[in-house]
Amino acid sequence: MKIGVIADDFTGATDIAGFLVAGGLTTVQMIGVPEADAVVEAEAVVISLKSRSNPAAEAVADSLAALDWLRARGCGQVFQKYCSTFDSTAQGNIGPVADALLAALDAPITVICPALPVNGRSVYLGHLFVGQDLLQDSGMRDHPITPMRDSSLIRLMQGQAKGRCGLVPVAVVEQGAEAVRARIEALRAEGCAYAVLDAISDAHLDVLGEAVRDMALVTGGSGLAAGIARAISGGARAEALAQAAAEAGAPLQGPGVVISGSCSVMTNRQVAAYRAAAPTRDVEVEHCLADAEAYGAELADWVLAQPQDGLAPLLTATASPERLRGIQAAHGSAASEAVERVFAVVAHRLAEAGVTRFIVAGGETSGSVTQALAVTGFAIGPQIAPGVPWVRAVNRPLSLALKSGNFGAESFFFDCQPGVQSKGDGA
Ligand SMILES: Nc1ncnc2c1ncn2[C@@H]1O[C@H](COP(=O)(O)OP(=O)(O)O)[C@@H](O)[C@H]1O
Ligand SMILES: O=C(O)[C@@H](O)C(=O)COP(=O)(O)O
Repeated sequence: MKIGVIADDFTGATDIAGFLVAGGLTTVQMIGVPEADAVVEAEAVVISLKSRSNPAAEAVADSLAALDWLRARGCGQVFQKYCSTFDSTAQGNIGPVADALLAALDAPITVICPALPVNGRSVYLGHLFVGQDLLQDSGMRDHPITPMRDSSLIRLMQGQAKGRCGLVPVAVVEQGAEAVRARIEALRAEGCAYAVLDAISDAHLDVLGEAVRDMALVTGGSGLAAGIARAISGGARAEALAQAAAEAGAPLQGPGVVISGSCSVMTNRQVAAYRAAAPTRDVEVEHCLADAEAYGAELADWVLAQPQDGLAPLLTATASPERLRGIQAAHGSAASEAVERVFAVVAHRLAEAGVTRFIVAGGETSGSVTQALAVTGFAIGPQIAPGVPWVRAVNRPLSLALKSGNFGAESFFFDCQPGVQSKGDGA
């Protein structure tokens, strides 16, 4: 195995798995740390954890268990995958996990690179941008669980991790892989354990991928993974792998459902566009808090009662920032947990009733749904949008599209169902 990825949520894991395939590496995604005797044949293995919002000690323990599994298989490089918007709670666990992985691997330094230019995430002089906005001015400042109010990766990392953090600025990246390696080595000599990598284009990611392909530990988003995969594969088999993915992971036929638990700016737009065309039911937080089991059963029955021949029905808890603020003032974090519990009940019941396609918006939401479906791993399929491939469960006939909150175009839920007519189309 060339690369072993430890991903802190499920959409993040499918995101990086899709980019590794696109970069030319055979890739398998596993749900949780696999059994010790699990046999997995691939150049890259992605272990999906649900640790992003967990206390640091738990995230560290889960990540070290994943590391043990990967190392037992002779994994060449370990990749700590976190969000391209560096999602972390106030007590942030990205730093503690990186500290623990560095120590366990006995590595002197690693890199911090959340850049994903194809989806508008760029790092310039150590500051993370989302589109034209600094992270702290983007929709991420209102995230229900991990609001991001600082854009300086150096400050964020030094706030969370034990090690000092330096910068490889874009001017060095522009000089090529050798200059990047020299700068990282200089930072190590100065006593830094972390080097933030600037990147504002795919060309920068190719330079960085070449520069860090032999490091024991790297950390970041799927952009860096794509750069490393291209550096390793030389891009030679990318087309053949894309073809294989299209065959192995293409969505199954059968009834589908859309489950939206993300409150991101883009998901709000996607839900607004889709609800105008497809059967839609709003998920009420008060009912989630009152009785998740009974309410989940009611919502599942509603989905099953919708026509099967049009656009898949939508269940949505997606809220605007203003509504979310009101809900959180009234119920705190219990609200988000209750919504996740209800979606887990819904997903379990729908799969038992024969639903085969689950289109899910939101990382935590995708984690709850996937765990409720008792999936052990995924074959990676074709990309619906950058960072969102179809994936097919290896142990059950189920197809999933796990969409990160901010990914996909406004038409994303339609893009998952090409050729299906909406209720107003006279179908
Ligand atoms: N109306 C709501 N009120 C409170 N919490 C909500 C509501 N809708 C969704 N949530 C919660 O917000 C969180 C969204 O996180 P996530 O699913 O990771 O989305 P994203 O990918 O946008 O980060 C989930 O825990 C979800 O249960
Ligand atoms: O890197 C990214 O942006 C995504 O892969 C990701 O981590 C998704 O997280 P959510 O936005 O919470 O779905």
